[in-house]
Amino acid sequence: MTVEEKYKIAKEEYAKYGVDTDQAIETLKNVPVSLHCWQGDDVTGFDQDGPLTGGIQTTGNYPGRAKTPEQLMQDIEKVMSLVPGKVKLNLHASYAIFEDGKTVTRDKLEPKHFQKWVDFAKEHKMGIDFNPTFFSYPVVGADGMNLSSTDESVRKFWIEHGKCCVRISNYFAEQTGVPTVMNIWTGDGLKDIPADRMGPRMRYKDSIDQILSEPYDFSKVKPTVESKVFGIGVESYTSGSAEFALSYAAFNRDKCMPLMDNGHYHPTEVVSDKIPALLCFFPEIALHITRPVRWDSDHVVLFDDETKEMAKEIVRNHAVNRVHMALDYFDASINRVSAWTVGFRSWQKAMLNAMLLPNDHLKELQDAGNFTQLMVDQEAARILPFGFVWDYYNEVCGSPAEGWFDEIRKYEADVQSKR
Ligand SMILES: C[C@H](O)[C@H](O)[C@@H](O)C(=O)CO
Ligand SMILES: [Mn+2]
Repeated sequence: MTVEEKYKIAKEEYAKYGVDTDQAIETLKNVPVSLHCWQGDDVTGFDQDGPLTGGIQTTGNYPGRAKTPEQLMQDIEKVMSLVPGKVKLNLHASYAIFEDGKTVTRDKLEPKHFQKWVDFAKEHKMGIDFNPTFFSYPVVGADGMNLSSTDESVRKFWIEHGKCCVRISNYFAEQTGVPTVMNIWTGDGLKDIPADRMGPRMRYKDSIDQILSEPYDFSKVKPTVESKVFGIGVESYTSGSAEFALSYAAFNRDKCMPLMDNGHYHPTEVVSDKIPALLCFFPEIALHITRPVRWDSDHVVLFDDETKEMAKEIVRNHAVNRVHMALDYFDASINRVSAWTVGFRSWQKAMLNAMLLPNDHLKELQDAGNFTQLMVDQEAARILPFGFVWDYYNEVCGSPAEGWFDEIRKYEADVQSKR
């Protein structure tokens, strides 16, 4: 049977539940998902040679890491050729490209240092999201912090960095014609029991206030504040805790929004439950989509239960245009292009799966208190012929339904292994 013939069967099956598969495909192929540049080079960036700091760590030593902007762009292009859906590029400030060795410090970054990325994005007709890089850099206070530091010269440096990033985000939005989400995350925190929990948070709050005092149009530049419960080396305390980040966003709704990274919470907390809670209050929210495993917040996204559940909350609450979706994981123990591809495809699967569920029918059962049938129908929906629609969706998007891993093997042999 051809992909089309299988799709026809699936379409009829889904129609019995009132689900329009054509409509789902048409919607999903236009939903932008941010592809994070940092999976390709283990979050190294191009503006410093030091170790990865800020409480995050990449483990593994798989050969073929991208070492130059050209290699990173080549790898991103490879991923884009293997995934369905609409890609948006997600850059960290540490990926600035300095021409002719003319380097500048992070507090002096300008749009011109990202011109090659803008050209790359325009060539591929995609928008750009951006992140100031408040980690992996030698400007740190004696307290180990940056935006929360007691050292005013350190804090000033990083506030200036944040302001540069607002200007650069503005340039991205202007150049691409697509709004830029600019995410603020710092790894500031403490390894052991704090003597002062509020001081660093007050300084962090003031730092964000100062960064966001840089002029921008909130419909074009969308700052977000990302929380984190702990990091490696900052196990006891983080300045940007969940309550801090959420409160900041809630009290500054006219100029920023919250960003939830589903790897940044206690292991029994689920972001799928937090999405609808925040949608009750915020016009727009942002996500970092990842897969937490014990202490690590950054395993490759899979088509697993919580990933499906998060997508369901976005789709069944009609919030596809209110939730900015970005991937955030990094694995150096396997082929990096494959890691990128698997994660992107997994989120596409989760979104397609959510769009193919009889959401209105299931909601009606819940509202009517018909929990017995709700369980029965939810279980029936799990085994609808999703794979046939997924294959057809890939065909519609011009991406391979199968055989894409052979492409990666070839790319590894021809390109990555020669680096
Ligand atoms: C590169 C980081 O993962 C990213 O900026 C941040 O979002 C994070 O999740 C840190 O754990
Ligand atoms: Mn994140």
